[in-house]
Amino acid sequence: MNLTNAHSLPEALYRADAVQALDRCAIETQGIDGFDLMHRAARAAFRQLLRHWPHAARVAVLCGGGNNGGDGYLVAANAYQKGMAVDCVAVTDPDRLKGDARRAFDEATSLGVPIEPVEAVSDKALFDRLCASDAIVDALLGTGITGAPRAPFDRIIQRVNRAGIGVLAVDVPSGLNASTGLASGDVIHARVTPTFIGLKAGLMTGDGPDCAGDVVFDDLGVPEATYDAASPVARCVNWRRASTMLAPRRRGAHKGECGHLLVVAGEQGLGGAGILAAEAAARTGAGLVTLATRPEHVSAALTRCPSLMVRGVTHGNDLCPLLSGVDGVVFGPGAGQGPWGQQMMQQVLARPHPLVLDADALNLMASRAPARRENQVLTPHPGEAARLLGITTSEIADDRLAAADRLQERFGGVALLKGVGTVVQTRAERPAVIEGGNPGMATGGMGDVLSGIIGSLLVQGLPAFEAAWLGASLHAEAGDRAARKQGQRGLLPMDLIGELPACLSDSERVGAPGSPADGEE
Ligand SMILES: NC(=O)C1=CN([C@@H]2O[C@H](COP(=O)(O)OP(=O)(O)OC[C@H]3O[C@@H](n4cnc5c(N)ncnc54)[C@H](OP(=O)(O)O)[C@@H]3O)[C@@H](O)[C@H]2O)[C@@H](O)CC1
Ligand SMILES: Nc1ncnc2c1ncn2[C@@H]1O[C@H](COP(=O)(O)OP(=O)(O)O)[C@@H](O)[C@H]1O
Ligand SMILES: [K+]
Repeated sequence: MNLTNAHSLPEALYRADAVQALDRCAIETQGIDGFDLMHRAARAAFRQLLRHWPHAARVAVLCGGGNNGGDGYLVAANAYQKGMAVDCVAVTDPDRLKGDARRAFDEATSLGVPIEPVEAVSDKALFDRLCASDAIVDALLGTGITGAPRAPFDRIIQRVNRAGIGVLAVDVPSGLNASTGLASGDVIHARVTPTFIGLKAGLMTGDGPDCAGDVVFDDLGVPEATYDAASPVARCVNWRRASTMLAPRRRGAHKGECGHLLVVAGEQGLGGAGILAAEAAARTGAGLVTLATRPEHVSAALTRCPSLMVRGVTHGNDLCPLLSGVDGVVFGPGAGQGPWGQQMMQQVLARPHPLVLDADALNLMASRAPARRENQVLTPHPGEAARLLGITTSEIADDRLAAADRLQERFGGVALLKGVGTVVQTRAERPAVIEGGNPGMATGGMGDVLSGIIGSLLVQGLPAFEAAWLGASLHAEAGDRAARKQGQRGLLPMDLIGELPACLSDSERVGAPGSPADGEE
């Protein structure tokens, strides 16, 4: 996703069936003519075409057989009337079009837009035309897709992606499940996706951000009351929204009231994990951070970050005195699944502290079926989530929101499913989907930093759910700032930690909780 556009999106995320209910409400209850709505969608898409390709003289428009295709015919009409050369291809036989989609086809035809049925164009001719275009408009499949694209859609999507020409996807990149963000077959990779009426959850998680490019939202001017017709499935959050929730510190604050976090991490050979989590926690503002790690890692930790208190622990019993007097515990990064990790786990779970459980803590839990616990945040990546639920990673990807819900249901507390569009789930509130982050963060140690950040916010007094989604937003923002400075590929967890103080200073500038979020555009 284009980071410069990231803050203009609304907070409410919908599944496809909910957006369909909003569409129906706009038409049937709010009295907006369906064809007028389609015209509005086409104009909104065409505006983005002009914005992203201001010099476009030739466009290819590919239209499917539903209302997404209908939008496409009207985009083609807009382009044609603007004097562009238009190659419009009907991928579904126009005789099979119904309702507004048929009216859109008829209108485009009557205006003189050249429309060819796909069977009349050889594969090579289609490919050549795509390659000769300045931009391609994908109006093949929208929210009405079921399963993976069937022939000939699959083949056409492959051709579009291979052409290497910028694509504007109308409403949803074709092939993407708008509810879940799963691309179960061929899927369009767009440069921009103007999306209408409700922001689809699938654009923000899983394969969505990769396929959609720059997401631009347009409510098509439907009345506010339209939104009573369906509930959002989740909230889209980012650091700009989250930072307003952090209360500024009292002028007379002292370290004793800013929370004491214990990080239990770093089995033999994995000492860096604990150091990263502990330093991230300190940089996120915990008053005191103690790192309990294998004795051989103590001097490295102190050299790296002398503000930490670092204790070498060999047996579970060594942890007991450290556990009394702290306000929360992060357990798991680099803890291993051997006797050291097992003994530490036993001690940590026996106490009532608020917990962040990550990495090996989750692997140990997967084999032990622990009791549910409410004051904990579990932070699995999809592989760990699959082990915790006894299913496959691809079953997690099928529906990330549903997977986070299952994790929360099974283990209690807060479940945070990592990956693009991190999902944070608790029982009583709408889940959060985190906007931001970048592929430079796909490197060892980034998750350790996240667990330290969340632990730090927990001991500073935030409830578990807030600590989790604020922490994940802060993590993504710090990763994006670091990437803007030095690029993505060479990013290291230390770079992200280095950005935390500047990110946090946003909340100091913004001021007290409840101050207006986002300064929404
Ligand atoms: N008035 C409104 O409501 C507004 C709606 N708007 C627009 O409508 C869009 C939703 O339109 P929609 O509901 O008609 O569904 P759509 O995405 O076109 O797909 C249905 C078509 O796809 C086909 N198809 C399905 N799966 C397939 C597969 N796997 N592989 C291949 N084909 C497959 C399916 O064929 P069938 O299965 O029926 O044979 C049918 O032909 C929405 O995204 C937005 O763009 C805007 O204009 C605003 C106003
Ligand atoms: N492509 C990406 N886009 C956004 N966030 C990412 C991406 N890749 C990784 N991340 C984030 O980086 C972190 C990686 O965590 P994890 O896989 O547990 O790493 P490790 O175990 O090595 O510390 C997660 O918070 C994840 O959401
Ligand atoms: K589309």
